[in-house]
Amino acid sequence: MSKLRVAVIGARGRMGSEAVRAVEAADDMELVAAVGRGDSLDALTEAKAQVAVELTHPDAVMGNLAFCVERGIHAVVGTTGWTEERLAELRTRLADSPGTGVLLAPNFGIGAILSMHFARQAARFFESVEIVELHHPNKADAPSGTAVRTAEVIAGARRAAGCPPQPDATTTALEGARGATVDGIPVHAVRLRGLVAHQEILFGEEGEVFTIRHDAMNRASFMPGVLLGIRRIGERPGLTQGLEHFMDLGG
Ligand SMILES: NC(=O)C1=CN([C@@H]2O[C@H](COP(=O)(O)OP(=O)(O)OC[C@H]3O[C@@H](n4cnc5c(N)ncnc54)[C@H](OP(=O)(O)O)[C@@H]3O)[C@@H](O)[C@H]2O)C=CC1
Ligand SMILES: O=C(O)C1=N[C@H](C(=O)O)C[C@H](O)C1
Repeated sequence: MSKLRVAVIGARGRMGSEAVRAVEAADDMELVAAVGRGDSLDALTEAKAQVAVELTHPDAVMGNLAFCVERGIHAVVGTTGWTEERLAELRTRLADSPGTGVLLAPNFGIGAILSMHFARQAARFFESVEIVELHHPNKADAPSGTAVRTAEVIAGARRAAGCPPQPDATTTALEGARGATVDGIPVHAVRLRGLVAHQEILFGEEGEVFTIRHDAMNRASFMPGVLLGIRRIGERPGLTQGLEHFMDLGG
């Protein structure tokens, strides 16, 4: 069987360099291009890349995806910092290139995806919920893409179950003291030297607190998810949000 021809964009970064190693080590893939800031994306077309892995910066990702989608190169995207406006632009671009698939995965970590899955299940049983995400201080965006997605998942489950807004009697607060609000859920972002990527989802009810915590101790932990996305994205044209669509999580 022929190998999948894979390119990595952002290849010299923390995640990109890890992705280069993972693709090189995969028996069913060939790394045909590895580009960084200042390099021409034409390397992807010249090398006939079938799938591009995008791991750059919120300001760069849309331009890189526009290039790939226009040329029918599927993309597996780890870059975060997405807004509704950017998503709408990406959907428009994909509509002009039917057959091309883009996976936006705010987190490639299997445990992180399971955290969100379990949080969806827990959401309706607790009166209160808050999210604390903790990352290295070189991270460009806050809150993390994972925290935003987690808040959306929890808020959706609470709406579907008819849960009322959560209690919060705060009337006086220093700006930022209650974090950012994502879909009604408070999200707090910590940036601390020594950390990689961590998240706690705190559920509270009278007399009990239930915490779901995920810790990524290194970036190699994201690579099984990156490789899964590369293997599967060609089967799924259009926009896919979340690696869970390629995993059988059951109920
Ligand atoms: N989905 C997931 O599981 C994960 C997602 N991420 C996300 O991945 C992204 C990258 O994170 P990380 O690797 O830590 O960041 P880094 O800053 O280490 O890497 C980003 C790389 O992209 C390069 N770059 C910037 N602009 C361009 C461009 N226009 N074209 C090509 N390369 C470019 C940077 O170059 P230069 O250094 O010159 O600026 C840098 O080498 C972030 O958005 C982060 O949130 C991170 C971890 C896991
Ligand atoms: O920048 C990072 O490091 C990470 N970014 C992703 C995010 O914003 O959720 C995934 C993971 O948390 C690591």
